[in-house]
Amino acid sequence: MGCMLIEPSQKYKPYTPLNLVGRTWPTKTFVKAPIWLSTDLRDGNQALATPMTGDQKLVFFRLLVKCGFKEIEVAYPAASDTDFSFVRYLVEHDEIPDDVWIQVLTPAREDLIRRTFDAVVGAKHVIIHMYNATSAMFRDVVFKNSKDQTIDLAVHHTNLVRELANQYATSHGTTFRYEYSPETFSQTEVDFSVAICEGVKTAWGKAGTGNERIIFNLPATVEVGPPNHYADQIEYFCTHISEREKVVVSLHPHNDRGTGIAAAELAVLAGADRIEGCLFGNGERTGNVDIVNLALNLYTQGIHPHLDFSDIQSIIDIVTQCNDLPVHPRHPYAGEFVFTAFSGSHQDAIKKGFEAQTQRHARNLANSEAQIWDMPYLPLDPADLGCTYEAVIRVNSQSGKGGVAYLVKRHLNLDLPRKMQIAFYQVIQAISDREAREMTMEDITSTFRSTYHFGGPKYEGRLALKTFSTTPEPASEPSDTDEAADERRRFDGTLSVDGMLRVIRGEGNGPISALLNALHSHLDIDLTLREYSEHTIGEGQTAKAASYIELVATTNNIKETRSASQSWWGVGVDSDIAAAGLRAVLSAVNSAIGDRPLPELKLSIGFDSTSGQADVANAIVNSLKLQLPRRLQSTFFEVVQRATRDSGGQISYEDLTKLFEERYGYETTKPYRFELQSFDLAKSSVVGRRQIVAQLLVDGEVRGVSGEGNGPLSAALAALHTQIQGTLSIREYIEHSIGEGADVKAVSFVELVYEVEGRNKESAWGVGSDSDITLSGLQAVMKAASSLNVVDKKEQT
Ligand SMILES: CC(=O)SCCNC(=O)CCNC(=O)[C@H](O)C(C)(C)COP(=O)(O)OP(=O)(O)OC[C@H]1O[C@@H](n2cnc3c(N)ncnc32)[C@H](O)[C@@H]1OP(=O)(O)O
Ligand SMILES: CC(C)C(=O)C(=O)O
Repeated sequence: MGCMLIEPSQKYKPYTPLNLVGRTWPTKTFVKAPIWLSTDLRDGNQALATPMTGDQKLVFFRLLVKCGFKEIEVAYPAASDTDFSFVRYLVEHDEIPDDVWIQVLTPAREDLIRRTFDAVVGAKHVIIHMYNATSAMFRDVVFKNSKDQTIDLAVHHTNLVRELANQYATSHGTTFRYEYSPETFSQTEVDFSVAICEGVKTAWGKAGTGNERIIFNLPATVEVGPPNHYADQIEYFCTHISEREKVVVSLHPHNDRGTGIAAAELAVLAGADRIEGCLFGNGERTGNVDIVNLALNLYTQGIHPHLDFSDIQSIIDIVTQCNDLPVHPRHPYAGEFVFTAFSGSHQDAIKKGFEAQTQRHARNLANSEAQIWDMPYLPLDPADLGCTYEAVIRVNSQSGKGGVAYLVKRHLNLDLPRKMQIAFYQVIQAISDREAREMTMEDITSTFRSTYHFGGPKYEGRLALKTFSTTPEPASEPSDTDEAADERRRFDGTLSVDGMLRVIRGEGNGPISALLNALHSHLDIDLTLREYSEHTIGEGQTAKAASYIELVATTNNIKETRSASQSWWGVGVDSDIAAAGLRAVLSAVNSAIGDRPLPELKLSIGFDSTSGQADVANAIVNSLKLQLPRRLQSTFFEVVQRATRDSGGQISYEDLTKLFEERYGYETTKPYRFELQSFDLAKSSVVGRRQIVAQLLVDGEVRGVSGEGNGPLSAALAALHTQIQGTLSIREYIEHSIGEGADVKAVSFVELVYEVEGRNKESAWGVGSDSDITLSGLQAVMKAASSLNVVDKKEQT
């Protein structure tokens, strides 16, 4: 364990502030992007436990070019063969675009300077970067040099750089620029830094304007002072160096105090022209200044950085692979969590912010104004960096209703009313708290679906709407005023109740109250509507209605109904607005009834007063010996319920049998719309297929038809298709035999589905019987087709 001092001043000395009179940087603002130099392949690389391979450097170099860097420090060529060869590769394989300057670093040592020039032979644009440390500690301890000797070292080697640059320019046509770094600048007496740079500038002797400017790179090799001090040092240098117009003042901040970004920004205000740094702040110790961070700071001030980070994730991927270092989840602009709010009040503000911004932008667009991004907690639009809004809100136990509602809206297109937001949030919060985990998008949508029985058969509750109609029900009391009488509505529908089809009917002021009335009278569910709202989803032909309903237990007192503490919310979506409302009612009802047993159906067949679906099926077995397929049992039961209801709740066995025979055409003599007069079946020329040639009676008219299919029934459908619009297909086909010996006959049950453009799908059953099994099947097809609203082709013309 360490021991932090009670009196750290006994060990550490503070920086010495610069007495800079009339400093100007504090009142300046950013006006343009600086020149950027990426030193990822040099300072970043030299700080890695395992420096990059040549291949990795190449991938990284290409990325930097793609991002728009025009100055890239590619290597310390004298350091290693990998670095040297990499530079050669870039030159020899024409990897360096004409508008990009490669930069190479060398110490002030003759052998290493010569090796550095060897590395860049043949390159078009090269910045030779030479450095030597200048601070008192380095002068005294590392180099054991006086100030004059330190200047000499720099000047002497600058002379060599100039000579070699001239020589290589002549021999290879390379354009050279020169960068000199008084390493440890921020710890060096600032006058001495100016003096050494003056010496270097004179020795270089070629400083001009534009691309001929000499670059003085002033590093905070180790960040030991606050950013304002660095800014003072830079402003001092900028105002004291001679021929300022011939000098590019460059920054090279490190981040030891965690203020590298601030230091760079203040130093730019203090007059610097250029910044050296690395993507995501890689580099020695705590890293070089992060160029992505700096560039995007500028961008969010409305200044284009001239670097492109539009696909930030792919940049992160490449950089992390090459550096073998992660990007911290909280890293500005790039971390996994930086566009994410988990906490409720942040999410609420973001949700409201998005809504307000959408409206504001619509107004801006109409007025040809800029659509300024102005969002709570999000300084940058994630979309600009190629990020989606998926991660903007993530939900855990710290989240609130706003965040959950935002996600429901984004992913299910449902704009929940405020009170329903609260209700659903409590469901999510409870799960997240209990399970101590983040709720994924999948968790939230599936919890929503199961809570509200929303989203298809998988989530269906105990009660589900199958079919319905609402019809006007005139008020019973005739009105003696001139005003039109209030029109009441009748709901007539089929629900699936615990898996069985139940036919219910009710009346009310509108479809919703009529359904509530039906639920009360048939299923003993006594609920009252407390709140209703709706909105549309989408536009045009595909638009749908979303309805939200809050139900409470019915009381005799309206006040109590309004203030009831327990309520159930429901949601329904449908292209038909009435259906959306009815679905929403059932969604809420499903929550309200929970597991409570529902009253049995009061339907009397013969003398059995509470007959159900199985009793009806048994009755048909007994009377006609027919084993109905399961789905036909349920469809027929629906038919029976309607008939029974219309005859006061009772039906005799005899009537029940008749109802079946007529409904499905079983052994009746009644004429049908489609009848088979005669047919011939033959093998088709295609192996395994059958062909039918038949005389059909369609609406009493004889038509000769033919068709081909995999079997007799599909061939018959093909033949029918020659006469009708749309398509018929078989959903279910089942057969069994009745009787024994010579009396045996086949019974066929066929369910057909009919689809025609502009109409909802329809389906119907038909039952056929004959001693010939093929004919029995064909009859069943004709009877089912006759029960559908099939459109004759002739109707078209
Ligand atoms: C702040 C920075 O990031 S500076 C860049 C740092 N990057 C690197 O060092 C990576 C590449 N470096 C290397 O590969 C090696 O250090 C080399 C090839 C440059 C030199 O290696 P070596 O010859 O073995 O020397 P070594 O690494 O020990 O360097 C120290 C020597 O260089 C001298 N030296 C250090 N910096 C400089 C400089 N900028 N100019 C001249 N001499 C220097 C030291 O005084 C010391 O000299 P001495 O041997 O007479 O005491
Ligand atoms: C070589 C110099 C510029 C350097 O890397 C530093 O001082 O950090």
